[in-house]
Amino acid sequence: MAAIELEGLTKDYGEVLANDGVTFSVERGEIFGYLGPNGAGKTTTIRTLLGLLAPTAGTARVLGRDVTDEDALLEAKRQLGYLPDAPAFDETATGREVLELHAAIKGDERSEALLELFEPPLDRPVRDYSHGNVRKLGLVTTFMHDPELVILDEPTSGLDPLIQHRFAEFLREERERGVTVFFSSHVLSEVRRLCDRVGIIRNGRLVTVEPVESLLDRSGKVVRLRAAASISREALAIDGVHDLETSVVRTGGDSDGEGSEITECTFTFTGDVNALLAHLREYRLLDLSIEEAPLEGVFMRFYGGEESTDAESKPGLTERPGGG
Ligand SMILES: Nc1ncnc2c1ncn2[C@@H]1O[C@H](COP(=O)(O)OP(=O)(O)OP(=O)(O)O)[C@@H](O)[C@H]1O
Repeated sequence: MAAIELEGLTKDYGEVLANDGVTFSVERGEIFGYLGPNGAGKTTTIRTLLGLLAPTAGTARVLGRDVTDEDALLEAKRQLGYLPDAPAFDETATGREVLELHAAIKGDERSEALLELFEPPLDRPVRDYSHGNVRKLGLVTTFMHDPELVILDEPTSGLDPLIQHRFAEFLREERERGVTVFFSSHVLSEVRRLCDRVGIIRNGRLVTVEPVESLLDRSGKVVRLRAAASISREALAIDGVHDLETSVVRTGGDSDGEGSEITECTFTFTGDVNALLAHLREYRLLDLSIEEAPLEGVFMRFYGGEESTDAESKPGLTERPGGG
């Protein structure tokens, strides 16, 4: 049994179809990133999983329980930790009082270790907390009862780099213990660092679910080269070359135009690197670097271009034709 199962999940707000036939599963013990820009529909899915919104159509199951069955969902929630995008703690209570309340409701096996890790202030009223401190307190309340599954809405927003780092380490350790983590994000570096798989949502529709590794494979390499020759764009427009930028600079020489020419180019390459190297052998290279492309490139292939809402016309990570 998967930890989360969505089948055709649809939420129609009238003016906006916030989730449109969303189908995927999150397996037990994995860290699953739910990625999309503002307004894509992430929070809508999450609030449905928590039983806070009723789906217009489709089904959602959390730890095997149908989220529209209140009793069953209550049962599941004993094993669930949830960090909302804006935790609504009692503003007049201190952090310590908030934790005592949560402990009384759902248990408190782990708060001591969590307090050491995330260090939220405890003796001030929550209304005096910064955004980051509210989230630190939220992380403690999310994990304090040792849940099997955690659902986190943009968990690292507002956290300073030290706490983000601790959080990342902590999530990996949780996964080792068999905990399932589902979190939404629009921070690609975080998804890349933490997730086993990622689901990408656009305009309410899921456009892909795949391992982070395969997303990275598709994102290809960034190639930068300098060659002691004038190379035309056409000569470099081989299979797998995208976003080609070239410039030819003339060095030395006199006013008659004598001197040498150097071509500098940058492109993303999604083909066979050996074939590329064989192709480049005919030029005298002064410099060559091949680095892993940032995940942003893949993301832009989903979100760049026209504002289509038709998922069929954007079936997934289609490669652009060679030649940039
Ligand atoms: N209660 C509501 N009534 C009407 N429309 C809503 C409601 N809640 C959300 N929406 C709309 O549904 C769409 C999806 O919103 P949602 O909050 O799920 O997106 P999100 O991916 O979580 O965005 P963000 O990253 O900004 O939090 C948006 O167009 C939003 O304006």
